[in-house]
Amino acid sequence: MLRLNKLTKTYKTGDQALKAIDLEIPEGQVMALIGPSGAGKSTMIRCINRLVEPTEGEVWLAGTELTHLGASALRQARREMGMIFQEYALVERLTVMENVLSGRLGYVGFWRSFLRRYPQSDVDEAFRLLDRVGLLHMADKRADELSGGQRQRVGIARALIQNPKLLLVDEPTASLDPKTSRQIMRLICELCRERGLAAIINIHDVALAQMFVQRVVGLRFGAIEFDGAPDNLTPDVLTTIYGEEDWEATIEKVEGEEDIEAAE
Ligand SMILES: Nc1ncnc2c1ncn2[C@@H]1O[C@H](COP(=O)(O)OP(=O)(O)OP(=O)(O)O)[C@@H](O)[C@H]1O
Repeated sequence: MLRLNKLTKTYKTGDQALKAIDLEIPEGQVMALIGPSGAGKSTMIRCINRLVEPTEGEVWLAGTELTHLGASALRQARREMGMIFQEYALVERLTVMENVLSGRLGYVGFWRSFLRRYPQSDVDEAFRLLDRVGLLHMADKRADELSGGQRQRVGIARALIQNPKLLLVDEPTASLDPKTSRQIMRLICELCRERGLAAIINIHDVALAQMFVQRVVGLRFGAIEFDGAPDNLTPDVLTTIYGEEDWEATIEKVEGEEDIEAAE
């Protein structure tokens, strides 16, 4: 579904953010990307949809190689990739509904969306998605009236209305409290399962990643240090990814969180 071949990014400053990354993600797989600050996680996510231009290497998405596409072909390819950001990136003065519908921009064209003339089928789908993410009753609220968790739900609905094959998720829980973080991660993972979507989730919270995903990839200095099931993230492995730390505490936290989940 997604394949990275020797994906490399060297910034103008000389920072080697990605060093010839090889990675394959099959259809429907949800993968968490972990690693210390500066490891290259955001760069990887942004090189996949070319918000950052890779220096070398290839990005294959469902049979199309993306790094050499011209502007119009790239716009079309980007429809296949839903993006969910940490900072929600909503248009503050627009309503929840309008923000969700803006996810159709790649399909309906700028003027039609500017004039807010979306096809009825898009409006129907937006209502369905708002219902699914638990925000139907807030469709007419302005984005700037929402809480962090609600804003993230709008971001999720907006990414899904694009009908993507792949979700690129950059630190979805970084500004949320622990309980809301769990709810948002659970929602993203459930929706991926329901829709057979693949996802890459850049996430700082290792315990949260372990709770919800099937596969974890650990980056360090722009290279893959670990690629496997969450259960195999032992303290030794975490030390190779992050350096020396007391990882027992992190792993215990996962067990503790599961107890909380069960009690909820
Ligand atoms: N626009 C840029 N110009 C120059 N160097 C950059 C730029 N963006 C990132 N870098 C460098 O590339 C490396 C990887 O950064 P990146 O933001 O991808 O890491 P990250 O793992 O996402 O970190 P964090 O978890 O802190 O967001 C770092 O050394 C960083 O300083």
